Amino acid sequence: ECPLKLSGSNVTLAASLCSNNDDRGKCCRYINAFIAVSIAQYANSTSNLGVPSNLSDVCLHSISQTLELYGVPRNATAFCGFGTKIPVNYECKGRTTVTQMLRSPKFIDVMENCKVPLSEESSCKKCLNAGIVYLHHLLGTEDNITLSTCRDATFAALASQVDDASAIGIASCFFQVQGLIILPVSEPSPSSTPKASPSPLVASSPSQHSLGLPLNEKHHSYHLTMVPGVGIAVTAVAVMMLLVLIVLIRRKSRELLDSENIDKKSSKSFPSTPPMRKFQEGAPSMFRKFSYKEIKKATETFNTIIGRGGFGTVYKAHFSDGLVAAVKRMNKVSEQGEHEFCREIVLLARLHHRHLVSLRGFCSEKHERFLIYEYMANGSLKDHLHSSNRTPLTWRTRVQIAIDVANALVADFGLAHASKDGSICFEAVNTDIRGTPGYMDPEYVVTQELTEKSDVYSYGVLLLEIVTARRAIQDNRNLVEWSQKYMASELRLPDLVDPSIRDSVDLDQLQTIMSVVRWCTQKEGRDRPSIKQVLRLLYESSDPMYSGFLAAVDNEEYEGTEGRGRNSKGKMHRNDMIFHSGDGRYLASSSSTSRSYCSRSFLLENGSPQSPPNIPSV
Ligand SMILES: Nc1ncnc2c1ncn2[C@@H]1O[C@H](COP(=O)(O)OP(=O)(O)OP(=O)(O)O)[C@@H](O)[C@H]1O
Repeated sequence: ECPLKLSGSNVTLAASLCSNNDDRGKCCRYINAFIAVSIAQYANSTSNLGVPSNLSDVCLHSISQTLELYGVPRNATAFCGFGTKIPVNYECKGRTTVTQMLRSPKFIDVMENCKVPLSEESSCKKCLNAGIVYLHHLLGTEDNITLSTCRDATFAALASQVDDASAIGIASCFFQVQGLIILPVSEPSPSSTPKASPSPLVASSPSQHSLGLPLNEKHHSYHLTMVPGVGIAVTAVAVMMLLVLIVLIRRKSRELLDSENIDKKSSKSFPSTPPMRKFQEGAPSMFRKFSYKEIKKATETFNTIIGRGGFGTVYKAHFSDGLVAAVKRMNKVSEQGEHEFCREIVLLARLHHRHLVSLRGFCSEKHERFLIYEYMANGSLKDHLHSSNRTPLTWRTRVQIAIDVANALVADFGLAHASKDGSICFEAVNTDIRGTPGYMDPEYVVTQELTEKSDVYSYGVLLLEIVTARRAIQDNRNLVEWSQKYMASELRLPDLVDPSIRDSVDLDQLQTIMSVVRWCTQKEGRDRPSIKQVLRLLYESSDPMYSGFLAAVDNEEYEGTEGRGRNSKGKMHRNDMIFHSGDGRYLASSSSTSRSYCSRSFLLENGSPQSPPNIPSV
């Protein structure tokens, strides 16, 4: 039986955050905080920093079940690193008890500075400041898993010494989360909606909520107090959902019908194309075949050039139906067979993401090939990186773009298909598609197979471009090779950064990003991370918890710092920071996707939802 209790935890709040991709970091912090508070309570009575190892699995299982019961999606426990990053045993550098933590050097400073109330930003910062100094002293440059476990152990030791309300106050500061608990409600109101209804954990006596109890036992009292009105409400909701489902099914059937019609038309001109039935997933009416005549007219007989790329000239086009698009006229048509062109379209047309420019259609007539893309008035990422007449992108924006692009890659399951056992797997694409030089996976050259790890390689190159503002191939040199000498030494990393923003770069994030670059551009695909692993590292480096700690040390004069770790600008020298290890192999493995490299653009659009202004610390 698991002795940890989640009594009073506002799991419903966490559940709503966890269902939103943009709130993943916050979701994990809430889950981490709930568990840390329960461990602090357990430490209060046993002095142990977490459950014994023989109960570890039992607790992880019970907690995941409970979280799931209250609406936390199952994948949240995976992306939060439940069990690794969020353990139920906080053994920190051999310290397994509260007493050992309390006795460690400088812990006294943490206790002094973390007295509640910590609701004021400055007092919380002081507490975090003391925490980072303590951890820095204790760990030196340990990997981030050790850092996070020891941070949690610090919290548990601290919170085990105070009452429950104070423990919540410290947790809010430590994990940067608000509203961790909900007040007990004596009688659940039948009129509440299912989401807003009081958590069973709260509605019944907290003491009944040992996670080791069978779930049905736990909710017994709750069920008894439910009035029949809830049954009526549930039936009404079920009927409404059924109606919505019918409408959705009808809409989907119409979409499929439309898409098949388009396929039929397309297959007339492309007899040997691969199956195109799934072309329009997500946006069927947006993708179509254009005629040469239409394109000629829309581009004023090819007089509206907006740029030139590796694959051809790009024109701005105004179509008679009001569509404004960027038309890419492909060079060297003869080198790419019709079949390959169609393959590429199949791949590209299936990519739909708010951070990827979408393909609106294609044309293959008169020995010419065109791809018609959504027009982005603010130009492409490359335009922003390489045009001297634009304001350089700030470091914060660059990190955000890196996260957005990684998110787009994770979200796209273009070539994923369900295998016989029902799990998702990814097929390698054996194809003659040529990628943009500089981005191509070196393994592809040998194997002629594009895999999800080829995407990861290209992503690594893109990250390098974002950091350096250099092109993938510049001065006849491949960017990955060019960067090697800088990546060999941590001290030289800042020399890689675009000179126009070098002074404002966040060294900790730079360190993380370059670790990601190194990992993504490994020669062999199997040595590279998945995009999800990349995303986690990037999220971690933008996690306010980590950066909160660093900022606290950065901005505050703290007596215990012994004058260490500051450079002339008052920032910590990166060698004195607690860095990520750069090797995220311990992170849960996941899959990404395989796809063509041609003609993909990551574009920027001011005011679009892609860069939420409230993303912290990036
Ligand atoms: N969808 C678009 N909307 C607006 N402008 C675009 C669009 N696509 C391309 N452009 C413009 O055309 C230029 C060339 O684009 P293109 O994608 O062909 O080459 P590129 O970005 O240099 O990449 P590559 O190395 O793949 O050739 C871009 O720099 C940009 O200014």
